[in-house]
Amino acid sequence: MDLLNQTVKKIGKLDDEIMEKTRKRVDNLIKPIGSLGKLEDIVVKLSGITKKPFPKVDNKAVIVFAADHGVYEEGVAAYPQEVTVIQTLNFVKGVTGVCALAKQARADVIPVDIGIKEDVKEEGIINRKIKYGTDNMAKGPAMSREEAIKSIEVGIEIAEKEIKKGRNLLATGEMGICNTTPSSAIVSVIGGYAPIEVTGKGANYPEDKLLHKASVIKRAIEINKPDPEDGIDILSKVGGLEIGGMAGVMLAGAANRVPVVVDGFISTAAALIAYKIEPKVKDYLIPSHFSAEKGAIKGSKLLGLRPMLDMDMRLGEGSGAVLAFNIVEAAVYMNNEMITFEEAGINV
Ligand SMILES: Cc1cc2ncn([C@H]3O[C@H](COP(=O)(O)O)[C@@H](O)[C@H]3O)c2cc1C
Ligand SMILES: O=C(O)c1cccnc1
Repeated sequence: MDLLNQTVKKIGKLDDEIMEKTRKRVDNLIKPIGSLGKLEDIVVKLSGITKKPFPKVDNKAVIVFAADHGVYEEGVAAYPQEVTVIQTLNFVKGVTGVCALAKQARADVIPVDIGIKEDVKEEGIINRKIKYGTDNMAKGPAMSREEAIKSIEVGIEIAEKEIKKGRNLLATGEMGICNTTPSSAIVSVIGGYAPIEVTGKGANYPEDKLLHKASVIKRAIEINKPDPEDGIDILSKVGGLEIGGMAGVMLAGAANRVPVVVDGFISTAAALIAYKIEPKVKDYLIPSHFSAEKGAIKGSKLLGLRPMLDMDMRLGEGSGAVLAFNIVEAAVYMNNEMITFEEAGINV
């Protein structure tokens, strides 16, 4: 708890003064004001986060947390649970969706076992297993409050290690068969939505069984009664270990003034947990894409952040976040490479 408390305490406000200066310069770049749209907003935000007029994003990594879920036994996922471990091993081989897109974006993929249900001994996978998967949230809490805090602290520790190594742009990713179920539960609790309104097909769960998936989520919420105002309570009762890890990365990014790109639906659920713990964290987050998962738009609205890409993506793993790295980097190039009207000798 000490690490979490210290981290939360360190989270400050964006630097308004530098943001104003950056906005002024961006407005004066040789283009009609506002014509580079969201690229302009991104670089202004980056300057407020980093306190630098010319922020850099040349050292990028996506931290991918893998964990299993006890609620799998309720029949809420289409794919076998073994895919979690197989895919985590594939992160090391560099052959998954996020790996391919990270290669293109010149970013590193950092896989972390935070709760896979079996032992995974493989060089390249950071072993920070808290337990062998969560407990079945439809029968009781997914984990204890202590374990929930630990999962966030694992995320903080790993992010801080990367930041110390010089990372200046982080992203969150995850792998955990069945994790759209706890993610929908989180959005339902925080937004006050009926589970069916925010329950989608995840990794191709059959449409005609969605009522069952939503009813399991409903039962989990009724049994556990998570407090909608207490992020740690929600995480422990209806969350997941990888969701806690990702929330930790976001809090650590904010505490150390490093931007964090938030991937799709599951990362957004983690962002909501971080936001409930410390609302200021939101200013340090850059959402990547509108996930096609039902509930994703509601989740983003609750967070109050609008993703930049609309690509019909619904993979998770951090795939959309590393794709968005390219756009964030483009915003930095705009800021670095363009001249102002003044520098061009034009008076307007
Ligand atoms: C091969 C494969 C690769 C994946 N990579 C990410 N996910 C995504 O799907 C899972 C969530 O969907 P659900 O809740 O329906 O199980 C998570 O592991 C998420 O990262 C995958 C799923 C599969 C099957
Ligand atoms: O957007 C996501 O994160 C997502 C959506 C469906 C399945 N897995 C992940």
